[in-house]
Amino acid sequence: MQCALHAAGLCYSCQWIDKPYTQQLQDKHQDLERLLSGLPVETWLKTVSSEQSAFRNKAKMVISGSVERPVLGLPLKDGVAVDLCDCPLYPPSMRDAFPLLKQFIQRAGLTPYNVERRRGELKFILLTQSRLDDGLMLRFVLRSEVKLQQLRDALPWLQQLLPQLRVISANIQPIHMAVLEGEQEIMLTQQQALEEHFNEIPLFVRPRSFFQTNPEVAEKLYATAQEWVAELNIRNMWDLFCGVGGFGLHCASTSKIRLTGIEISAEAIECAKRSAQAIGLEDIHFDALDSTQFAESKFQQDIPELVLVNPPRRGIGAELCRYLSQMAPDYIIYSSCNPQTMAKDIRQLTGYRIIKVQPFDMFPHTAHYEVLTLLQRQ
Ligand SMILES: C[S@@+](CC[C@H](N)C(=O)[O-])C[C@H]1O[C@@H](n2cnc3c(N)ncnc32)[C@H](O)[C@@H]1O
Ligand code: SF4
Repeated sequence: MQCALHAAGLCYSCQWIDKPYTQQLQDKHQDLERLLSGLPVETWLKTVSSEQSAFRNKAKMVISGSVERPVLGLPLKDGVAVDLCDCPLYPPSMRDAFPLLKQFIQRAGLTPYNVERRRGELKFILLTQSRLDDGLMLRFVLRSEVKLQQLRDALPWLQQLLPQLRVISANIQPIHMAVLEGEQEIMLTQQQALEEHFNEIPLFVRPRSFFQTNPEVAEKLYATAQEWVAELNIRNMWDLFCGVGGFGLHCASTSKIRLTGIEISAEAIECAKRSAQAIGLEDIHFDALDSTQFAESKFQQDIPELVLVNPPRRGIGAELCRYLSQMAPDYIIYSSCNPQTMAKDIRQLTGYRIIKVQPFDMFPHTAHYEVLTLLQRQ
């Protein structure tokens, strides 16, 4: 893929952009073979490829420059601001929105936050797009509420020019640098969740809930898990780290399964419950809890036949591995965006063998990828 910003030496986020795409896929496969070396794998499935451009549904833009000439892009480096509005990873419909967002910043007088001087208000803009109807969720990360009224007053202008804006919010992040988002989210529209459909399953995304960033590949990932689970002929499963419920809802919509979904974010759990209701699923329980604590509380009672886990990059960790090994469900499905921690966890899941494994190229032009692995109790 060609990227003018990379060619000009302005953005190096895609480390593998100069590598032919087929080579990228081969390298990811080899990396996974290396990570799982010594563990017998019954079946290796071919890597699911991605579109090479316009595949991302989410933009995280750092705001720099001035209120008259805002820049949406990378953090300032040596005083230089790099604008990513023409990044080819975003679909044209998202790229069309960026110039209007710049005009909005000018109209609303949202001074970009200057990290060095610790002055200004607007830190980030986060834009998420649904493929359902090109609907958009827009979040402004502000240092404080000082400019909130100005932002509210200027919003009707933006909503008129971008009628596909469904959800708008302001996140207040008073801490200098540190994490991207703060604790306080102020909704600026009545609609609080963006609706997306994967394989005809309705999913809802709220400002602070995790959502997959490559919808085409994520749709294939969920469909594959759905197929694998249907073949297992099981009656009950847990979906741990379930987010807005993508995996569990897919599995329960085609197989008659009693599903328990566990996720730390209460907002994401609200979304998952809404989807279950929209599909008309009944034997489904979603709860906002820590996955390890949940597994611990259920220890030796109500053991499901399948536990599906899809943790953050840190993996499920030694403690949950220990509980799962002791609980010994018939099957474990591990979906991971960090194969290194997945391989480490699998080595700690004693008494299981790998039935099949499949990489999904969720993050083209980088060394990252997603993996789906089915384990069976020996
Ligand atoms: C990689 S995301 C996967 C989400 C979901 N399975 C999906 O397909 O979109 C990991 C999820 O784990 C959640 N999480 C993080 N720590 C957790 C914990 N200790 N217990 C339960 N969920 C947690 C995050 O909020 C996030 O939604
Ligand atoms: S993130 Fe976008 S702008 Fe940066 S290298 Fe990748 S494709 Fe180019």
